Amino acid sequence: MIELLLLVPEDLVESVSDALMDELEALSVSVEDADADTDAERALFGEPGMPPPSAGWQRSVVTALFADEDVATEAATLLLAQDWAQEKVHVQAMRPVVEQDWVRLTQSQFSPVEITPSFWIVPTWHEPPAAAERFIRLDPGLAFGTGTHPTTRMCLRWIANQAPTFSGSWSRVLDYGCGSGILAIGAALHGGRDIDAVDIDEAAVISTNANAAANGVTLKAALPDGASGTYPLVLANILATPLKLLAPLLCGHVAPGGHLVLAGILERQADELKAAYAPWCDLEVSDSEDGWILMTARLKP
Ligand SMILES: C[S@@+](CC[C@H](N)C(=O)[O-])C[C@H]1O[C@@H](n2cnc3c(N)ncnc32)[C@H](O)[C@@H]1O
Repeated sequence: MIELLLLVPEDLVESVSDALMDELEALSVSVEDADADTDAERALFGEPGMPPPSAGWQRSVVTALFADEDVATEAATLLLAQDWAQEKVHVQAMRPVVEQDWVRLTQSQFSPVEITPSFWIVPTWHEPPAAAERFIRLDPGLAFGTGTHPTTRMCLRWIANQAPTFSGSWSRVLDYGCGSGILAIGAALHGGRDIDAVDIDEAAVISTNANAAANGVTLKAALPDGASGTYPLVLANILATPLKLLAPLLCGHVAPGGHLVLAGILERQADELKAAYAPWCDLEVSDSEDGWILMTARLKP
């Protein structure tokens, strides 16, 4: 493909763009400030509540993409022959577009995520790191929970660190607000059994089932009424406000002596959460990362 770069004054940007797209066979057109990163650069946004100081840049670079050089040359010739464009629109460059593997480029932005030195989240296009004794295969997708958020990482770290002592008792696990199912899968990889993963979002339920299958993990994904009875381990990474509302429900699902693990809480929200859960348990801050905290409690046996 060939890109044609034109230098265009503010009042002609729309006409030039329209002509390129509608009549001159451009495949796409983009507009950038020709004076970007110079003293002449002009901001196009106004103060809050105020209109922008101008609708466009003083001079723009209009870049049009063409299938081949012949079409691009003809487009430039025809455009510059228009009386309204003559002397005002100038060709800045015409050059081939370097072929890029966009899928590979996007994928390269997502690397394996370390939870502990031996527990990792690994996209399908990466080999697991040599030190990974356990890993979750997960690609960025529609549902929240690819391991890139501190709240998810803290929950998984808690699971990995507590598993050597407690996973023998994780005979049932509830992941409430499962998103991609990442916490449920993490619990399964650390010895959790009979796992229910629930979410209000149907897409999360579908995603959890797919991710569990891809990781060779058995679990039951469902809408919230799929949670039933009590569990020695209840995980919920939602947000402070729903977590406060859900306090009676979540605590009702924790078995005597069981663990409650809550995330999605900011440091300044610790006291509100403690108060909301006080009728059932004593929540403590057990981890923090980037202003987010993990709060956990063990219910009385
Ligand atoms: C922050 S994401 C967490 C996803 C995943 N568990 C993780 O740790 O990365 C929160 C999830 O909770 C779900 N959610 C929000 N409110 C909920 C509620 N009241 N009941 C069940 N799920 C809820 C959302 O749809 C979303 O998938």
